[in-house]
Amino acid sequence: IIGITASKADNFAQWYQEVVLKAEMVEYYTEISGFYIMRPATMHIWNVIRKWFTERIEAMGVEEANFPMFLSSKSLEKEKDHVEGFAPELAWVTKAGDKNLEVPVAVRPTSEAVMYPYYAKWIRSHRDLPLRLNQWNSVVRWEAKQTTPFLRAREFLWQEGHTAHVSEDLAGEEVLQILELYAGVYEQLLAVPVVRGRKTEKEKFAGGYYTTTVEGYIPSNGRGIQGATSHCLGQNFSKMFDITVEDPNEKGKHINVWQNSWGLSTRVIGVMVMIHGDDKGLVLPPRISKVQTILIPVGITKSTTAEDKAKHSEKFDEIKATLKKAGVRVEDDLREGYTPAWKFNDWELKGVPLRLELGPKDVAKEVVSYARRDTGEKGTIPLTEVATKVPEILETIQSDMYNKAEKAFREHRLVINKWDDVIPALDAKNVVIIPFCLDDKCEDKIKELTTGRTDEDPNTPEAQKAPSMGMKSLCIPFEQPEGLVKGETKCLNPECQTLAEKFVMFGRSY
Ligand SMILES: O=C1CCCN[C@@H]1CCCn1cnc2cc(F)c(F)cc2c1=O
Ligand SMILES: [Mg+2]
Repeated sequence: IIGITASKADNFAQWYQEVVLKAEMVEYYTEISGFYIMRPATMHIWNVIRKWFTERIEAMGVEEANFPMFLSSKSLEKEKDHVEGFAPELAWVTKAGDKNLEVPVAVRPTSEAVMYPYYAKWIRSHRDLPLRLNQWNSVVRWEAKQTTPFLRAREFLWQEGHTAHVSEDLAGEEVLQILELYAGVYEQLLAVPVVRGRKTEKEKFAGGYYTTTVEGYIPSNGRGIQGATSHCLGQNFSKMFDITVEDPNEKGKHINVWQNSWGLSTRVIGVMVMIHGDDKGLVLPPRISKVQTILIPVGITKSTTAEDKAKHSEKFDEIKATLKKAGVRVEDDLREGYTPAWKFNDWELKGVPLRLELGPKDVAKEVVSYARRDTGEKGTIPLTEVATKVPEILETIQSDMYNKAEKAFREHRLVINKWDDVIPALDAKNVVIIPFCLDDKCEDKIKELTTGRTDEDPNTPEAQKAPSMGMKSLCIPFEQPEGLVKGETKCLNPECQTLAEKFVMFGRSY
């Protein structure tokens, strides 16, 4: 069996690539770098997320739309001040057939500029509000940085919600509702804990008013990762695109609508793989796993009597039927010519949460043997209890996986009140929560002050020592630790004389 050769602890990047490839989640699109083929195992997870999220936003009154994937430079022009920073990522179509296009068109990296001219057309009166549209599509951003499956790709699947409201309060309420759904995708489906918070001015979406975010943590390297973002755009875009309604309280007066935009992408799958996977491969949370339970016959040899074989296959089929009826996504592996051990490895590589083994001995004892993928725990289940015990074990696996990841994040989220403790904390794979003044320049300085060498191994030749990246602000956690005294506590940056405004979570990050 060609299992995973890289060890997660020793070579995380290599391990990750091997796992997503060998678990048949992605294939590299070798024709053009930075693009990946997403295979059924991935699309099943994405579709579970899509169903879960769609049910909930539909209940909020969000409707689905589908806009063209190309942007005219004219409409891009309208948002030029914040797009210029993104210009290097824009992909352009300049030709059709052998003819040059009069006006080149850009492939959407996000759809504000595609959608908002039509929001301006459709939104006339406050009775047209709230307008709430979401689209599931893919976007293209020609990333300059190193790409990697799910986490940073030049094309990725996401949903992008775009809403318009008559007031800041109504917009603000929805921003947080959506953020809580994003947290739910991570915590309820992917068994991944996230910290909810607001981005600093430096890290927010430049075209927006404020950005709220769910932030993840990768124990293997102690880095933070942005999970999904829900922005209040304020009136910035409605001023750029002239989206106004008559003021319901003042005849003849017009007000620019208040907008939000929110997105969650297939990055969530990469985060799940990185957190839960191990050296045998994927470890999938049962709620999103295509196969929740794999049923494998064992112990059938040439000397097994015909009678035992018959009894065995009767019980085998019974278990499968019982589980299907109980709503468990169960498959059997009857492949000829492969040993049970080979099959165990294969399904472990693919991350199937629960394995059931049935042999003639089990049949005689009227039990089925099980093995949990997350903990390796083994045991037996009386055949009469399969319909209740298996779903129970699957739910236990789901919550144990979440609790394990939550503990790891909680224990590596350190409130730090002494600057000298920061770098050692980062080197010990923590993210830090520090009193911070919230000033952009100070944030730049903090990144600089924390970029340096980490003496992983004194024997590494000087030239090869990886300079550890500096820490970035991840978010201003909604849940603020105690101990910041307004007007007294100072910003932790030793070169900053300003008072601290908030505790802010910083870390090395993706
Ligand atoms: O992040 C979201 C959620 C879904 C809707 N959009 C917002 C803001 C997207 C921010 N963003 C992010 N990346 C971009 C890349 C580009 F090449 C470009 F031209 C523009 C952007 C850009 O505006
Ligand atoms: Mg980007």
